[in-house]
Amino acid sequence: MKFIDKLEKSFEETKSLLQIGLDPNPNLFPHELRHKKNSILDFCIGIVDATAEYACSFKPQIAYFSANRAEEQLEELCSYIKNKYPNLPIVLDSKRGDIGSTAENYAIEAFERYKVDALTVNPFLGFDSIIPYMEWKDKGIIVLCRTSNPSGSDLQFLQLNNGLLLYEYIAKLVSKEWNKNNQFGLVVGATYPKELSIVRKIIGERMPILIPGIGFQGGDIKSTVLSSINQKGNGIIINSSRSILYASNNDNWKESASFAAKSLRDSINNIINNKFCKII
Ligand SMILES: O=c1ccn([C@@H]2O[C@H](COP(=O)(O)O)[C@@H](O)[C@H]2O)c(=O)[nH]1
Repeated sequence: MKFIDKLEKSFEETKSLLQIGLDPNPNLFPHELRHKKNSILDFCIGIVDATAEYACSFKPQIAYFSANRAEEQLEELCSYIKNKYPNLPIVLDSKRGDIGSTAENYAIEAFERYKVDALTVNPFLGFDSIIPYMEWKDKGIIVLCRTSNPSGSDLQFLQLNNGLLLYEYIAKLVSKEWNKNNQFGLVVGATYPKELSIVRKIIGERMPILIPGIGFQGGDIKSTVLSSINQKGNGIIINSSRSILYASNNDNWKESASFAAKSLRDSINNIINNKFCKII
């Protein structure tokens, strides 16, 4: 099944637009897991099981695993999610971007080693750096467009000769030229609701937008949802990582993560229900 179909099925079945970000930082782990072998895997599995019922997707961020020499734990985690929650797409946040021959290996890493449904990529090297991911026709490719960090504006707000800002041009290029096989999505930060609505207008109804920046980065949930949602009341994947993962580091860490995920999922759905006067 293609990534876009799996994602839309997940929106329908889970009634959730919330993606749980898996950014395991051992320094913030609950005491029971500190200094234990495979604690990254145990922590992530604890979070996955505690939050899966409120999620439409999971997003492991690869740097947290490789920095801790825990790539094998990431492999096991992806396989665990795939087996236990086969309908929830996994997006590997790897932000890859390199020449084609290297990109081929990044694609093998994501789609053969970790067997994820989609990955994030950086468009800076242009189309030939993206082609190797497109060979995997069922997989999703989510392109950085307007990132959530303040310095994203340094480059993404540069005005081009055609009058567009760089992030607008990326949205246009990806949606109108690269997306022939419906494989693409875009990353736009919750910290920029005005840009979210501009991007939604450029890309049309179906292309998904992955939205980080809710929680620790201070993005506002209401303006995020209202500026980016499509006419069906979905089309967005709202990511939150630290606010859910580290809701508590006491004995109740799983219950706290579960509560934080449920609260965020409910807040998102309430905004959608008020807009459309229905349950999504
Ligand atoms: O523009 C971007 C692109 C990716 N991210 C990633 O999302 C999560 C956000 O974590 P929080 O703890 O919810 O702030 C993290 O993995 C980032 O690498 C982003 O924040 N902004």
